[in-house]
Amino acid sequence: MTVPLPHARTRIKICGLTRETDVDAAVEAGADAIGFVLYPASPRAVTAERAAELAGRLPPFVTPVLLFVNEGVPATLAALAEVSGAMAQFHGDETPEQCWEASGRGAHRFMRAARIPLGAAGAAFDLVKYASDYSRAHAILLDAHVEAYGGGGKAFDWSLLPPAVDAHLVLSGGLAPANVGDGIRQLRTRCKSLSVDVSSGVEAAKGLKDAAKIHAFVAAVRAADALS
Ligand SMILES: O=C(O)c1ccccc1NCC(=O)[C@H](O)[C@H](O)COP(=O)(O)O
Repeated sequence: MTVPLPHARTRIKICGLTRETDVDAAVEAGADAIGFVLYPASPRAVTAERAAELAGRLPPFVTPVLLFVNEGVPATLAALAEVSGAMAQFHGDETPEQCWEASGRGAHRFMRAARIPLGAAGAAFDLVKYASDYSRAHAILLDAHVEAYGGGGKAFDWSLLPPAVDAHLVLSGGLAPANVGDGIRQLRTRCKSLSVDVSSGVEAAKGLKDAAKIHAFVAAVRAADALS
């Protein structure tokens, strides 16, 4: 039985940052977490050393998140050791056991990305089972299944999700100021807690964030919270 925690406010992760100016803008706008993509094939990719430099700008209580795609345990642990206090996000094909080992057997909190097929095919995705399989994850990030693993700027059909999931969920995939409020209203009572994550929707170009779009996104989340 899922009992949603009291909905104080929706927490926000801004992902795929590569520049100091964008980290500062996201923090100033009120982001709760900042994502750094350590998947070399991504146009938003940074090295662990660069992520550590950028994360050094974060004030206390803003969480750095390191994003991996099938990186393997040793390289993942080495990257997490570079960035103090970082949370891991596994966005590839990592099994539950691989996620656990790569998190240092719980030394680091981690999110597991569930990549939901677009369109009607999403109905076949068993999120309740997925969340149970990855029960050691601190949260399940719901993203659209796109070619390059993630960062695709596409939304899956939120209505296809089950009425209750016993997990902290992070809604992701194609979010923007125009639709994030609807996502919060549709999903916040179906899980322990709901956070949101955005990349493309706050960009001027891949990896280059737009401060005005970041502020508009945060404002849209706060407006949705005010109505709840
Ligand atoms: O952002 C990327 O380039 C990326 C590449 C490969 C795997 C995951 C990636 N991003 C993961 C994220 O957490 C994104 O924020 C998420 O996919 C949502 O992206 P968007 O739909 O562009 O908002």
